[in-house]
Amino acid sequence: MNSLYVGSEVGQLKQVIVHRPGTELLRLTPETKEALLFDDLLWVRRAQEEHDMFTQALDDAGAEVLHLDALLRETLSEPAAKEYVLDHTFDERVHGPAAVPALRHMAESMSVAELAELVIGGMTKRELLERIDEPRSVVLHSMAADDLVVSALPNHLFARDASCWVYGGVAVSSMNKPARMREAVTYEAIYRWHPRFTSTDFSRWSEGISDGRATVEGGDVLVLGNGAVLVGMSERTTPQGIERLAKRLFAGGQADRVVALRLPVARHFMHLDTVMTMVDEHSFIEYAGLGDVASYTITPRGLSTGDGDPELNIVGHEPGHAHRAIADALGLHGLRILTAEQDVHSAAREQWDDGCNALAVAPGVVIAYDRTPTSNAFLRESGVDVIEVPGGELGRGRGGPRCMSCPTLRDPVA
Ligand SMILES: NC(=[NH2+])NCCC[C@H](N)C(=O)O
Repeated sequence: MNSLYVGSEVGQLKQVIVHRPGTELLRLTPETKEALLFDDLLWVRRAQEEHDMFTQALDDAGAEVLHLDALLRETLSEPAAKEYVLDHTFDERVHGPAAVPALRHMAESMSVAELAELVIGGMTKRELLERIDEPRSVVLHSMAADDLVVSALPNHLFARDASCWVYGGVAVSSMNKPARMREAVTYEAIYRWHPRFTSTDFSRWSEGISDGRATVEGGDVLVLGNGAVLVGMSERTTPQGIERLAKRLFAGGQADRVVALRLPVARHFMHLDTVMTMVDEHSFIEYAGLGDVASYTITPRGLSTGDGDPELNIVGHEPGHAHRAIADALGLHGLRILTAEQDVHSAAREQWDDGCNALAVAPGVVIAYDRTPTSNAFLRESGVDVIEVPGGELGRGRGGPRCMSCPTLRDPVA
């Protein structure tokens, strides 16, 4: 097995990338939060403390925790990586041709730590002018002092979405929302140039340069195990993106069944993992309000995978047959679906607070927010070991423990 391999959704978690919230969260204001995909402003210091407890729980569970900002700093000391990141941070279509050379020049003279901070935390015009004289540019001239010249990436907190490891390879996501597109650049640079990744072999399921078409985000991708993958067709992940991912996985010979679930397109269902996550080899937490959804099973045409450019064999299932389709993909007689008994309003509130977004750290052991007590108590009654972490602040970004983690090494299940 490679040193980077995610063999399942629930096997022992061994290594994971996370991102501790920083300056980028301080860029959220009542005016900008919506475009930045947050429902509220976070109290950043408390969010950091909560995040530290989350990483402690991961460490206690036996996972090596890698920090995205440290990986980015280490990556940026490689000249080609720096060049790549600068090329994708400063763009004539965003900053205008008059400002780009001066902005690049400023960034080139920064230390790797400053540059990583610029890339994730962004920079206002006022901060820029502390470093250089204002270049003649219509774009800059027409900006107010506290406008962001370089936008911030507050959703890096949700490390899951911009890249996801599936068996022996990684898909850097083609992100759906403009506020998140540049997150893929961070991961692309890390996977291409960081010594931890260049020193080992892995496959690529997609390169993450997005124009908003054929998008796939990691929150929609569940590694079921034994060559099966479950993908949500959601607000963020398109059918085109799923077909492309299936082709790459089949061509790489690492998966031979993809089940796609058609989710309602709505903010609270933004990713599959907001309504459905796996807790052990045959059990899933599922939101009561999900209802019967249509599904598809995609397999490579012909018998073997790993043949260059496989064609797709697609079978559609009527609403109500999704569990059957997943069980078949897993080779099981049936699934255990865990849906807490609670009134409709309380179920909706706990789902909004990421009660369905648990992160398995081993079969039957999950990390969940403390703010969803009914869901957690129900999981415990069902025999699941629940490790609670505080989510009072973190939960306001609409992402839970699974969203905040990007596993890079996880055991398969038997
Ligand atoms: N895998 C997830 N459910 N991620 C949640 C991402 C939340 C983030 N604020 C967004 O709207 O994009």
